[in-house]
Amino acid sequence: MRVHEEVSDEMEEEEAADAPDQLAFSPPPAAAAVQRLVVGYALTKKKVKSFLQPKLLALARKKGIHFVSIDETRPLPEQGPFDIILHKLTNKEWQQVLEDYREEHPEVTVLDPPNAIQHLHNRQSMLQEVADLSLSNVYGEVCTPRQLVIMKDPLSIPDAVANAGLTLPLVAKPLVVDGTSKSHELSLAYVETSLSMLDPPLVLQEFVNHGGIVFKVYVVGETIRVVRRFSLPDVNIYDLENNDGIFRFPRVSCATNNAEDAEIDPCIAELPPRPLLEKLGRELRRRLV
Ligand SMILES: Nc1ncnc2c1ncn2[C@@H]1O[C@H](COP(=O)(O)OP(=O)(O)OP(=O)(O)O)[C@@H](O)[C@H]1O
Ligand SMILES: O=P(O)(O)O[C@H]1[C@H](O)[C@@H](O)[C@H](OP(=O)(O)O)[C@@H](OP(=O)(O)O)[C@H]1O
Repeated sequence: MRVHEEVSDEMEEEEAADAPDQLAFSPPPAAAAVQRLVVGYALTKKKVKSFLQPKLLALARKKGIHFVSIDETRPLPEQGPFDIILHKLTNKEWQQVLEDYREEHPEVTVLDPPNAIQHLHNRQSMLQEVADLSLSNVYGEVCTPRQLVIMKDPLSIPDAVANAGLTLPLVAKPLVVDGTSKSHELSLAYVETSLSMLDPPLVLQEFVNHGGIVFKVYVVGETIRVVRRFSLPDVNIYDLENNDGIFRFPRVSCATNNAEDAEIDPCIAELPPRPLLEKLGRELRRRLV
């Protein structure tokens, strides 16, 4: 297993060609010249734009990988044959189509099987999944923030927070994760009176100071890649005494917030320990395949 310590968001094509193990679908070198791999994709327009960029398509073509758009309105078996199906659509009809297709075509790799990733479409079950990994105290302290789910009434939030004993400030995130911009929007609430301005269904999490830096860990098959991004800055006494209302943050740690080359305090900038990343990769694979 290789852990990439760095960290550009767009791999240079030449660099990528020199590192074939970074492409999860690369056929072995000996077969690359003859083997043709067909990847059917069912993605939103937004995702096609962000993911299927000319650079990736050109690199894939060189390696004999062909991306074919799947038309959701037509029967899937008519559109193959595929070697791999790549999808990120969350509607129930599509998920059923895909599960039926998997049963009929076990030889086709579906990334990701809808049943295996169901719990990732909801931030409550997503966090539970991480808590269940039981990584705490294995490689230093690994914790998940305390959180509370609010389904409906915003006016009930202050009492619910008090009853659960959550400490402000709180981060509010939409409960449902469906790929829309709204589902990535984060809010920060410093005072109890602002809580009823939030918009359920949502999860409320205690804000955890983390030095304004986050590590994103991408796992594809045997490959683990870590990137360092800027994040929400630590909350200090001044913020606590002076901030009220709701602060909204779209796409906090997105690709444009790359922190690779930033000068950062070494104890914050340090990568998570390699054994932890490997355990994380192994566990995620085991649970999501
Ligand atoms: N409880 C928390 N305390 C402090 N900061 C947090 C907390 N939860 C999230 N953040 C910050 O907000 C950012 C986005 O949060 P989160 O990863 O939950 O949203 P997301 O929309 O799922 O992100 P992505 O765009 O990676 O899918 C994180 O990178 C982290 O920096
Ligand atoms: O670019 P990184 O930092 O890897 O963050 C990604 C998120 O992890 C994905 O969840 C986003 O995809 P969805 O919006 O389909 O959830 C994805 O959205 P995008 O495909 O619109 O860029 C990114 O926000």
